[in-house]
Amino acid sequence: MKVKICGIRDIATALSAIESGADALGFVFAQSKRRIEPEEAGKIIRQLPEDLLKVGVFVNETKENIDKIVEITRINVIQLHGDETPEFSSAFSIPVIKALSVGSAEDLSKLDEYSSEYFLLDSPKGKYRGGNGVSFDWSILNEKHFLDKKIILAGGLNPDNVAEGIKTANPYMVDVSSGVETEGKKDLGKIERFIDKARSLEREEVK
Ligand SMILES: O=C(O)c1ccccc1N[C@@H]1O[C@H](COP(=O)(O)O)[C@@H](O)[C@H]1O
Repeated sequence: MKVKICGIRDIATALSAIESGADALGFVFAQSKRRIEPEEAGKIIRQLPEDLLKVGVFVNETKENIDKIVEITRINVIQLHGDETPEFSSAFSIPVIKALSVGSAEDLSKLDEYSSEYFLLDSPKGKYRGGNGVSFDWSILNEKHFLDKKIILAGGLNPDNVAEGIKTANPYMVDVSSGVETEGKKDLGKIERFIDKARSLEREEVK
């Protein structure tokens, strides 16, 4: 199971998450308490492994600004977490994660409108467009078959529910922000436990 840890704001957390086994790290350039300035993100990203997915999170940002931030930071994946159209989402030269809000099964029909490399399924917006720590009804996904799509499960995941989420939704990757924080800061112990739990089903299968 692949794991993305979102809302990285310092090099110590980034390196510790990688040490714990993270496949992708997210840097939020949208309105959020986790927002990081592109120059700061760039300094961190330059110290990270080439093959790691370094994801920039944007909400209804212009293409010009996204392109500029890709250049400054060297992120290698763009996450579009707003109301971006299929046309806008396919206008980039690096892979895109299109985030979709899932309130009901009907919302999943949007998946067919986009040709993005990855789809992130999150709960409907709260105070911010994402990162609110709220989950949606994963059983909606259980009935669907996404054989040709790389689905990233997100929204309210934490070390205690991630294994259940994976069992129910069978995603390609899981993504977390609030669920690995304590008092608003990334908690290295929770990150380690989250990744361990996300991979626990694979260990069970090998037994
Ligand atoms: O993390 C944020 O602050 C954020 C802000 C704006 C858009 C997206 C954001 N994060 C993404 O939201 C999901 C769900 O977060 P949570 O685990 O429920 O807190 C997260 O995985 C990020 O990709």
